[in-house]
Order: sequence, then C-alpha cells, then structure tokens
Amino acid sequence: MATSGQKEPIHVVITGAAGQIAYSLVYQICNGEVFGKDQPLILHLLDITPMLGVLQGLVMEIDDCSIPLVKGVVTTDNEEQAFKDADAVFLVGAMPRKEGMERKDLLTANVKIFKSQGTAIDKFAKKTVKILVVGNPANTNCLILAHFAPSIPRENFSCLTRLDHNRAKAQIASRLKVSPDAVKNVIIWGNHSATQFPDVRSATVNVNGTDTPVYDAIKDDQWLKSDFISIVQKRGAAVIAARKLSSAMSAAKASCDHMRDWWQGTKENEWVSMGVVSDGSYGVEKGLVYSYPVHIKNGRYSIVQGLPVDDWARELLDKTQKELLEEKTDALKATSSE
Ligand SMILES: NC(=O)C1=CN([C@@H]2O[C@H](COP(=O)(O)OP(=O)(O)OC[C@H]3O[C@@H](n4cnc5c(N)ncnc54)[C@H](O)[C@@H]3O)[C@@H](O)[C@H]2O)C=CC1
Ligand SMILES: O=C([O-])CC(=O)C(=O)O
Repeated sequence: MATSGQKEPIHVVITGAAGQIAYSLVYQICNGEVFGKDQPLILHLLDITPMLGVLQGLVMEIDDCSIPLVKGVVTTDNEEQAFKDADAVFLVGAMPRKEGMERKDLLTANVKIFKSQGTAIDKFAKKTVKILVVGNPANTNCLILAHFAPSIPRENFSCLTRLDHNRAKAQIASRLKVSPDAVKNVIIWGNHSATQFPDVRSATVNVNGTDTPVYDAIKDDQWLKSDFISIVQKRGAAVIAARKLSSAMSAAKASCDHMRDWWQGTKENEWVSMGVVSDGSYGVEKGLVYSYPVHIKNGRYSIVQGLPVDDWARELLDKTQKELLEEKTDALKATSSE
C-alpha cells in the first residue's frame, strides 16, 4: 500500500532483460526519466530459462544502485508472471542481426516469440497497457503481437523508430554544427529497415534564435534527397560493422524517449516518430504497423495529418509499405504453421 501522498507503483515489463539493450535501459527507467521522478515502479524482467542466473546479477546491480523509486523486482522465464497487471511493456527480447543480414532475415526466428507474448499480454496485462516493440523486425513483430492480442486496443501497440528519428536529427545537427535539440519535426515514415523514409521536408532548425526550414539551412537538396537518407537507413548496419554487435546504448535511449513522450506528452507544435497501427492515414493499409509523425497528449497519440506528399515522397512511402506488406504475409505464414 502506498503511503499518503505517494503514487501507487506501476508494473513495468522488460523482455530480453539479460541482453545488451536492457542493460542500458534498466537504469534510465528506474531513475524516473521515463515515467516521472515521483512514479514508483515494480520491474518485471523476463528472459529465457538459461539466462535466469544472469538476471540475478542484474537484480544485485539494481539493488546496489539503491534507487528509491524501485519498489520491487520480479525475474522470471514465465510469460504469465511477466505480463501480469502490466502498465508498460518494453519488448526487447529477440535475436539481433549479424553483419550482412537485413532485419527481416530475423523474421522466422523472432515472430514466434511475439505470437506467444501477444497471447500472454492479451490474457494477463491491463487493457490500458502501453506496449513498445524493440526486437527486430520491429514493425512486423508488433503487427503479430497485436494480431494475437485482440482484446487490447490497437492504439496501445507501437514499435521503435525513434532511434532512426534521433539519428536523422543528429545527422542534420552535425552538418549544421548545431545542437541536436535545435532540430525539430523530422519524420521517419514506414518500416524500421533500409526502406524507411527519413523526411526533413517539414523539419526546422533553430539558428541564432530563428526557426528555419532544414532545406533552407542546409542549402544542398541533392544531399538531403540522397546521402542523408541512405546514411540514416543504413546506420544500424554501420554500427554492427564497427562494433560487431548491434546498437544498444542508443537503442535504449531511444526506447526511453519513445515511452517518456507517450507517457508524458510531446512539446506543443512538435512531433516525434512512432511505429503505430495504421488507421489508413497517408494511403497506408489499415492495420499495418507503419512509422508516422505523431503528437501526444494525455497519454494518447494522434497521427499528424495534412503534410504534403509529392510524387517523390509518394514513391518512398509506397516502397516501404510494400516491404511491410511482404513481411506481413511471411509473418502470418510463419505463425500459422504451428
Ligand atoms: N527497433 C530498433 O530500433 C532496434 C532494435 N534492436 C533489436 O532489439 C533486439 C534485442 O537486441 P539486444 O539486446 O542487442 O540483443 P541481445 O542478444 O543482447 O539480447 C536479447 C535477449 O533476449 C532474450 N530472449 C530471447 N528469446 C526470448 C524470449 N522468448 N523471451 C524473453 N527473452 C528472450 C535473450 O536470451 C537475450 O538475453 C534485437 O532483435 C535487435 O535487432 C536493436 C537495436 C535497435
Ligand atoms: O541494425 C540493427 O539490426 C539494430 C537496429 O535495429 C538498429 O541499430 O537500428
């Protein structure tokens, strides 16, 4: 029971808790950066049975951080125990890709995890649960999760494209030698894959106190329409080539940005990118998990409407949708054959 004046703890689930992203994620969640400095929480850490010993080490470290907001930690290899009464879920547990692979090469192995976890979330989580899928291929894993959790409202499902969003901001900021927080309203459209469309046609950058369109500030349309897009699309692969492991610190930071904004709201007149269940906006098939620009208020996102789509943009929006439709077919096939 919470003492008077203190909020009740919320139940926060992290899957793949023994892995590398989770190792960077746990502290940021526990210290109040995501759910608020006055929001106590109970952590539910799920991983597969052989990793339970590693989770014990993680719990020792959480204890040793001595963070007042942490009111309990549950470690488990059992999905019912993990998702019971969940308020917020970070689905990180899945195989990462190795050099030379595309994220969709992980589909057959990973999508089964999301069928099983969708079924468990449907039964055991709160109906208000906010779900973020990080494990790749993130959009299609999220689609499968939602498919197997029909009692959870569609707007409670999302996947991570905030890392791509942050990468796009960082590239623009570095080119203009300004701080990344001077760059606003970049968009990642579509799939968290090499077909995504990083779009800065509506983005602005604050230079000497004035918000200026990124295209006017950069003054190099050719770079913005080719190299910039390809750098952001292939950044994950570049990190793997250098580190021999996929992005973890930046993925954890982006996961926290995503959930914090969903929980606490976006700034007035600013949007962020989130993979969400499409309502048909921008000519995308209803039900696909597609990354859009979103505003968030009172814990609910709305897709930013009315942005211009010229022929060049239409082609890029359709190309990434086409890949998602192919992934959907493969994923439904892989999950129906059991
Ligand atoms: N959407 C995005 O922007 C990004 C997504 N990722 C993806 O995140 C996922 C995790 O990456 P890392 O932490 O680096 O991998 P990792 O291999 O270090 O950790 C994955 C963890 O998941 C666990 N796991 C496997 N099956 C599980 C199951 N059924 N239930 C619970 N846990 C399970 C593993 O035992 C392992 O501890 C990968 O699929 C990776 O590709 C990575 C970076 C960015
Ligand atoms: O590239 C990968 O496989 C990991 C990932 O999703 C990213 O870094 O964006």
